[in-house]
Amino acid sequence: MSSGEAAFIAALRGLVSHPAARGLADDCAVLEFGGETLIVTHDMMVEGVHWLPEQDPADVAWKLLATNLSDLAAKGAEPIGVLLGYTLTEDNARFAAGLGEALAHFAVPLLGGDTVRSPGAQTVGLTALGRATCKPVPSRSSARAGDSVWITGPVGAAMLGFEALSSGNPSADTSVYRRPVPRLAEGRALAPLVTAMMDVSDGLLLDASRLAEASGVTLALDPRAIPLPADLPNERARDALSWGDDYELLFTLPSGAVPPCRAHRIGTVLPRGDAPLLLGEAPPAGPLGFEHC
Ligand SMILES: Nc1ncnc2c1ncn2[C@@H]1O[C@H](COP(=O)(O)OP(=O)(O)O)[C@@H](O)[C@H]1O
Ligand SMILES: Cc1ncc(C[n+]2csc(CCOP(=O)(O)OP(=O)(O)O)c2C)c(N)n1
Ligand SMILES: [Mg+2]
Repeated sequence: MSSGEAAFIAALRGLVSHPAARGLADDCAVLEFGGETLIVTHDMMVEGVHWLPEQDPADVAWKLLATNLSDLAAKGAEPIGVLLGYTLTEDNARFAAGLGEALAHFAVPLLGGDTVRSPGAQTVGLTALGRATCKPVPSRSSARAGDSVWITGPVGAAMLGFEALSSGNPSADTSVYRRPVPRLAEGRALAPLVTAMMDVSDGLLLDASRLAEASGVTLALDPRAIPLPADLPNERARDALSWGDDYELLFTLPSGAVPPCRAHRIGTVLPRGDAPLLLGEAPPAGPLGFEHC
């Protein structure tokens, strides 16, 4: 098997037959169970890969919970509870304090987990359980030609926050990078209306091309319509589309439908052409987003 995230997940797809797995091509598993529809997701974070070693562990805990809740938001789900996988360090108290703050903020109960010691970089993981609030549960695979493409907010603020933290700029607002806010209310409001929905974690261009591939369509994005942070330098506009860590919701609506929450129309769904994604007139050049390789 070739190395890298995409190749490994492709190999895992050969092991998957349960419909709840959605072919490992969605943000969450969608499990019919006891008359309910459970929404289940698990995301991990690693020191040096997902956060800087000098960051406050309280912010790491917040981000771990928020990024998992963002996957629930993309399915319009209401959180039920979470399980934590934790590697011990020198400062476990700050992590616990930050987790407590985030659990209270999002009103989500901690249900259990596991704790280990490890000789390597700290790794943390979280499983989030949710309940579907509408059926069908939105997927990445139901966008149709003629739909409009929308996003709930700007991309690129986390990149600026990361760069400010890395360069030790004390006056910059780094909160979007350190403490993202999952779009739970927006996801619930949008779920009955969207034709497809996902959250944007790996970069708008990569995640939009994944939605296009899952739906068998081409997404044509208008670069001038994509919302960017007010303080983004012009020359960083292309980087903002592919850096990632944005945690906004990307969704498609039938032509003419209006979203019930703040959102920006950024493009149109076309019948599938040669490429899954157009940025302006052509497929985007350069990196589309973040991948573990
Ligand atoms: N180690 C793994 N085992 C099983 N499924 C996995 C694994 N890694 C990723 N997946 C699945 O592959 C799909 C894509 O994963 P990913 O890109 O991480 O999604 P997301 O950005 O929503 O977290 C998801 O359905 C996820 O559940
Ligand atoms: C220290 C540090 N370096 C680089 C990044 C950039 N980065 C790392 S992972 C990632 C994307 C999200 O991570 P992933 O594990 O792919 O989450 P998933 O898509 O599975 O939710 C980004 C933008 C970062 N967040 N922190
Ligand atoms: Mg993931």
